[in-house]
Parts: sequence; structure tokens; C-alpha cells
Amino acid sequence: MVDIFNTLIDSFIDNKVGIAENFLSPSLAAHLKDNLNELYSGKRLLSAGTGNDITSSHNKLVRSDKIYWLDRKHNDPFENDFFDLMDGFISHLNSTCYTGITGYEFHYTMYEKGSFYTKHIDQFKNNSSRQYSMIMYLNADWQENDGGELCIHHEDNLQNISPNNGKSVFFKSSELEHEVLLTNKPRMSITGWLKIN
Ligand SMILES: O=C(O)CCC(=O)C(=O)O
Ligand SMILES: [Fe+2]
Repeated sequence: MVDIFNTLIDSFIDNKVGIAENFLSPSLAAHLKDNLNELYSGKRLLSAGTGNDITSSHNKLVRSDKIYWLDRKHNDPFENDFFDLMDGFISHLNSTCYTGITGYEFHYTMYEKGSFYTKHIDQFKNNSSRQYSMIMYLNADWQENDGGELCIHHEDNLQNISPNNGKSVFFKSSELEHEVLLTNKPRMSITGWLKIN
């Protein structure tokens, strides 16, 4: 795993956006995707909001994805495998980069056909605990005309990243503006933030 962790961290240091293909094993990605599909069919997903607490709002013109928070309390073996992987990544990140991450939060995300998330940054205006954003994609056989790229707005250029199965993307939550382009088919992922308190 350390090699994949280093791939993510090194590409982050070089380009402000870390990318590691196969961060999730095909089997873990498939199980997490099954979980998400089951939650979706059971209508357990919630419309995602923007902002937090009092400033929270649900505006389908800004984002139209649906979410469900992962939790060790669910006692789901695959969610727990995912958290074990994240614990390993954070301990590696903290020991090699002195990042001081003390917590995290992750949700399953479903972008139904026609969904998107307009340009934004991830850190809340009234709370800077979110330090790093991390997304893991759960989409086998993603084709170019399926849309749904993560578009990063760098100072001088745009970077489009396709949401391929098992890929992880990692960037600073306070800095990079980004958006999710309209998807032409269901687009699944786990999205989260590494935090300091
Ligand atoms: O799914 C992605 O590629 C990005 C999602 C995102 O920007 C967010 O949830 O804040
Ligand atoms: Fe975001």
C-alpha cells in the first residue's frame, strides 16, 4: 500500500492534485459500489447540501448529488476495510509530511444521470477543519462521452479527471476550485475530508 500512498502524495506535491489509480482494490471498490447501490435502491440517500449548520442549504442548481455518511458503527465489513485503509493512509501522510490530521469524514455519493456540482471550494467559510479533500471513484468502464469529469480550476488551466474505478484524487480543501461536470450516466464515489480539530 505504501507505494500507492506515495504515488498519491508525490503527485499532490508536484501538481497540487494527487492522483492514484487503483487506490481501492477492484474487490473493495466493487463491494462499496454494491453498498451504495443498495442504499440508493432503498431510498436511504439524502440530497447533498452546501455549507454547514445555519448556512447549510440544498440548492439543486448548485449540486444535485445524493449522499450517505460512512460510519464504523454500521459494522459493515467493507466500510471498515475502507476506514482501515484510510487510517493507514493518514498515519503515512502524518509521519511523512507532518500534516497533523486528527480526523476524517466520508460519504458515499451518487450523481444520477444529469447531475453535476458547480464550481466551489470545499472548506467552509466559518470552519477551517477540512484540510484535504479526497475522492475515490466506483465506476467501472467509464467512457469519455459519459461526462462526469472532475474539473479542477488551476490558476492557468483546467484539468479534467475522469471518475475511473478505484482512482483516488487528493487536494487541499482551502485552495483549489473545482466542479463536477454533468454526468450522462450514474456516477458513484466516496468523497471525504481529512480534518484537524
Ligand atoms: O466527485 C468529485 O469528483 C468531486 C466532488 C466534490 O467536489 C465535493 O463533493 O465537494
Ligand atoms: Fe468539492
